[in-house]
Amino acid sequence: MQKLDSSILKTVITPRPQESFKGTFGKILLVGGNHQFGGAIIMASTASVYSGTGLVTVATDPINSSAIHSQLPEAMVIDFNDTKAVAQLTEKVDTIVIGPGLGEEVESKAILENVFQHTNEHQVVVIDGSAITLMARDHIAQPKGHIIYTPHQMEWQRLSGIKIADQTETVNRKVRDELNATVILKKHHTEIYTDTKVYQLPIGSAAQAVGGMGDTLAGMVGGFTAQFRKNITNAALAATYAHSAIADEIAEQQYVVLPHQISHALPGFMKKISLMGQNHTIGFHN
Ligand SMILES: NC(=O)C1=CN([C@@H]2O[C@H](COP(=O)(O)OP(=O)(O)OC[C@H]3O[C@@H](n4cnc5c(N)ncnc54)[C@H](O)[C@@H]3O)[C@@H](O)[C@H]2O)[C@@H](O)CC1
Ligand SMILES: Nc1ncnc2c1ncn2[C@@H]1O[C@H](COP(=O)(O)OP(=O)(O)O)[C@@H](O)[C@H]1O
Ligand SMILES: [Mg+2]
Repeated sequence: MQKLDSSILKTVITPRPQESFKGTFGKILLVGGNHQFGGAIIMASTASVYSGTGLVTVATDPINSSAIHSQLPEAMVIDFNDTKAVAQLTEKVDTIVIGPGLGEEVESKAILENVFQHTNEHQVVVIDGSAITLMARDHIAQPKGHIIYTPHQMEWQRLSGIKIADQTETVNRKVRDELNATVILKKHHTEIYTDTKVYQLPIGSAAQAVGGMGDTLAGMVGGFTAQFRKNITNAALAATYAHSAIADEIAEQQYVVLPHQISHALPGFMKKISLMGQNHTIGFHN
């Protein structure tokens, strides 16, 4: 297992081309947020908008619409039960993030199946939270696309069948190979299983043990893969590194880090990194 280091950031986060418009920076659809877990999809969408995704749409329970509009006017909103609208949009975007706060109800499963039926091999599909649990529980087949799973250890146990105590590099890798997907196995010192390598995240802390922290990571992985499409694996690695690097900076002054604070710090952090790649002298540790 290789340690992931900060050099991944400047490999991925480079200055934006001036000859560009919002379409240059990707389109994303985030699916989740039932009547109970609206906060999860708000946190994921916030991470995606603040990552710099060109166009962000949220498919969610309509009960969350006004909260999303008031918190995040940059995002568009559709009803996740509108099968046709969700199917049409799924086909059009670069990246789909599904699962934060989706829930495990009958309607959650129908929404998941509708989305999975309409993805294609050119898209990135980030599968998180309830979507992983539903796939495992109901034996739902993996959709088409470049698949990135973002399970915590219990979600990985459900999906892979490997008990948490037995989740070693060798067995995790074997299941990753069967899935042919990227797996971001979240824990203290998260592990990332790609098609060729296994990385360990050497940063991050218990200040991040707060509900919504993973929803935020899913939104960032979505935002980075929609925007930095040259190398999808590197984009996912950079998102994972940036998530904890920002958290570590905040944790120097705070006992706990709130997930939305990571999102709000993202534009400033990304600016700093993009200047670094141009040999400017700035202070950044790690
Ligand atoms: N504000 C919100 O709306 C929030 C919504 N959430 C959503 O709630 C749904 C359920 O997700 P949960 O993860 O809460 O529940 P889960 O039931 O999927 O997982 C929690 C269980 O896993 C166990 N576990 C073992 N190792 C773990 C690890 N390393 N990290 C986390 N749990 C571990 C816990 O002890 C617990 O029994 C998801 O859709 C999620 O996105 C959560 O993100 C919390 C915040
Ligand atoms: N003790 C810890 N040290 C480092 N990172 C942690 C710690 N606890 C949680 N995290 C990080 O917080 C996130 C938690 O994800 P998840 O359990 O899916 O949260 P949620 O579903 O509530 O959003 C992961 O990125 C995980 O690595
Ligand atoms: Mg989660």
